[in-house]
Amino acid sequence: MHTYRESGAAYTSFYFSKPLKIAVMGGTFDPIHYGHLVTAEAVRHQYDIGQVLFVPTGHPPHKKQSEVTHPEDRYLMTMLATETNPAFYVSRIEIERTGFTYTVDTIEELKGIYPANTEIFFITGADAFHEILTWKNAEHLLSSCTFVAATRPGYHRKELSERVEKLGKDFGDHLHFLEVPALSISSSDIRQRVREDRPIKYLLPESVENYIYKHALYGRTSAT
Ligand SMILES: Nc1ncnc2c1ncn2[C@@H]1O[C@H](COP(=O)(O)OP(=O)(O)OP(=O)(O)O)[C@@H](O)[C@H]1O
Ligand SMILES: O=C(O)c1ccc[n+]([C@@H]2O[C@H](COP(=O)([O-])O)[C@@H](O)[C@H]2O)c1
Repeated sequence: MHTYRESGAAYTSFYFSKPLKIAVMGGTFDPIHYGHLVTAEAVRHQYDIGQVLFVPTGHPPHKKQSEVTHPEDRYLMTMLATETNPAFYVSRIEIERTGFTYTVDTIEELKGIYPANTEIFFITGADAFHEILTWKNAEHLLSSCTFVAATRPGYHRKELSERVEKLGKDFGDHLHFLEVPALSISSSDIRQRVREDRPIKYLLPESVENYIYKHALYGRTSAT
């Protein structure tokens, strides 16, 4: 299903007169919610991005695999959530990789798939951006693509913009700060709500909500 929206490999056979800009929205997406979608759309619009590639994590080094929902479920929920936006695509690049999955490897792999003149943006929310220097080969990663640090409720806007400015001095001007619509939504809160039989409606697309209950992902088969 939806194979037409999987990754960007098809682009290798086309000639682009104008350089392509793609944005990578990496995440555990357990589950994907409107905070992710609103952020990705804000970045797409702000930087005139042709394609936003959602990349569900495979086996991220910072999370216990037993505590994360199966990658195929997270992938399918991401497909469902993005299907109404023609600029949104989903990639299996990380869930098919064996071993730990690191962003630096994902960016390198994507550079091999897309035309050489493609500009790659990587989207992070404030929490992820604050941790970025702990990521594998962070210095190389920060110079190998354009980073967008998006605001997120619970994280100081000023602190984030100052951090972007400071890292920008060290790693060049391809780091951006972007204010996005503030949605106080998190995957962990959604999981907790399902466990406690509280509503998740309007926090995420209905198709994803239905998938969660149908597959009893967080312990329940229906909302009461
Ligand atoms: N509401 C939000 N607004 C802006 N960015 C967000 C929001 N939720 C998540 N993000 C960003 O999306 C990316 C993927 O996030 P992730 O899949 O871990 O979701 P999460 O809601 O943070 O999950 P959890 O609550 O389990 O930690 C990260 O860069 C994160 O900062
Ligand atoms: O490459 C790394 O070392 C690394 C360490 C932590 C997080 N990341 C990436 O950051 C993105 C957001 O992660 P998370 O845990 O907030 O869903 C996701 O694409 C992860 O693969 C990457």
